[in-house]
Amino acid sequence: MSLLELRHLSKHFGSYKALDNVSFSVEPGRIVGLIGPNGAGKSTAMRAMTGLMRFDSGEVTFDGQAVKFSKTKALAKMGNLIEYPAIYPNFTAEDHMKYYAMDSKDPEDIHELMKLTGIDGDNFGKRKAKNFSLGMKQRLGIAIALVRKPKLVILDEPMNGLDPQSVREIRALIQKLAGQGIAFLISSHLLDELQRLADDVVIINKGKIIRRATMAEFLSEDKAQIKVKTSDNHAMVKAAEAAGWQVAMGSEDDVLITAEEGVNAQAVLAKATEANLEVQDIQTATVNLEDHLMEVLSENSTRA
Ligand SMILES: Nc1ncnc2c1ncn2[C@@H]1O[C@H](COP(=O)(O)OP(=O)(O)OP(=O)(O)O)[C@@H](O)[C@H]1O
Repeated sequence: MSLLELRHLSKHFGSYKALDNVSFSVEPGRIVGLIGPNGAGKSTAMRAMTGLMRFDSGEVTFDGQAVKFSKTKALAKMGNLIEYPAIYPNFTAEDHMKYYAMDSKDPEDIHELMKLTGIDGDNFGKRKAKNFSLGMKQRLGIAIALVRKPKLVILDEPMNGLDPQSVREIRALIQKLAGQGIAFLISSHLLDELQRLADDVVIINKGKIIRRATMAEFLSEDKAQIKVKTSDNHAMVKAAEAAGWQVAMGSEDDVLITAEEGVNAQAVLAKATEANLEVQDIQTATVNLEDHLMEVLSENSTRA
C-alpha cells in the first residue's frame, strides 16, 4: 500500500477546474517532485491532499486512512511547509522546537532533531529568529515539520531564495531523511535542483496529471544530442542526413545530431573526417529535466 494515495481528485473554483481527475501516489522513503507550469494546480493539490482545502470529488488516503478536510487534524502525521509554521521573532531555534513539540503527542527528541537539521550550531545558538537568514528559517521550518515524526513531508518551493550553499545543505538533509524512510513531496520551479533530488516525478498541467515516472525513466525518454561545430556546418548536415541521422542546424553556429544506437560523438567525428570537414568542437549534451519537461508540455498542449 502506498503511503499517500490520491485517487480521481477534482476541485473547481467556480467554473474553473483547478484539479481534474488527479491520481498519483507517494511511496515510503521516496522523494517525489511535483512539477508543472504556474497555475497548473500544484499548490491546490498539496492543500487538498493535506486536508487544508475541500475537494469536490475523489479520495485521498494517507497511511491507510482517508484524509478529510480539517484544518486541525490535517497536519498530524504529515509534516508540511505549505502554510509556513509561525516563526516567532523573539524565539530561538530551541524555543521553537520546544513550543511545537508540546502540541505533539509523541515528539521526536528535540536535541537530536536539531542536530540532524543543523539548527544546533553556533550560528543558531542563542540567536533570535528575527536575526535568522532565509536559509536558517527554511531549515528551522523543516525541523518544525519533523518534530511530529512525520512519515511524509510536503514542501512547497523549499529552495526559494536560498544561496547555493544553503540549497546544497537542504538537499543533503532531505536525502539523509529520505534514507531513514521519510517520504518527501516537493514542488519546485528549480528544475536543476529537482533533477538532482527527486526519485520520482509527477507532472501536472492545467489541473491534469500528464506523467508519472521515476526521474531516471522520465529523463531516459529524452535523447542526448551531439553538438558539433565544423569548418562547414551545411556540409556536416548533408553528411548526417545522408547517413539517415536525425540532424538540425543549432542556434550557436553548430549542428545538432540526435544520439541513438551507433550515433555517438565518435561516429560523428568519423563522418566529419570522411566528408573532409575539420571538427572545431564536439560535445554530447546531457539530458536535462527542464528541456524534457518543455517538450512534454508542448506535446501535451498540441494534443489537448
Ligand atoms: N482560492 C482560489 N480561488 C480561485 N482560484 C484559485 C484559488 N486557488 C488557486 N486558484 C486557481 O487555480 C489554479 C491552480 O493554482 P495553483 O496555485 O494550484 O497552481 P500552482 O501549480 O501551484 O502554480 P504556481 O507554480 O504558480 O505556484 C490557478 O489558475 C489559480 O489561479
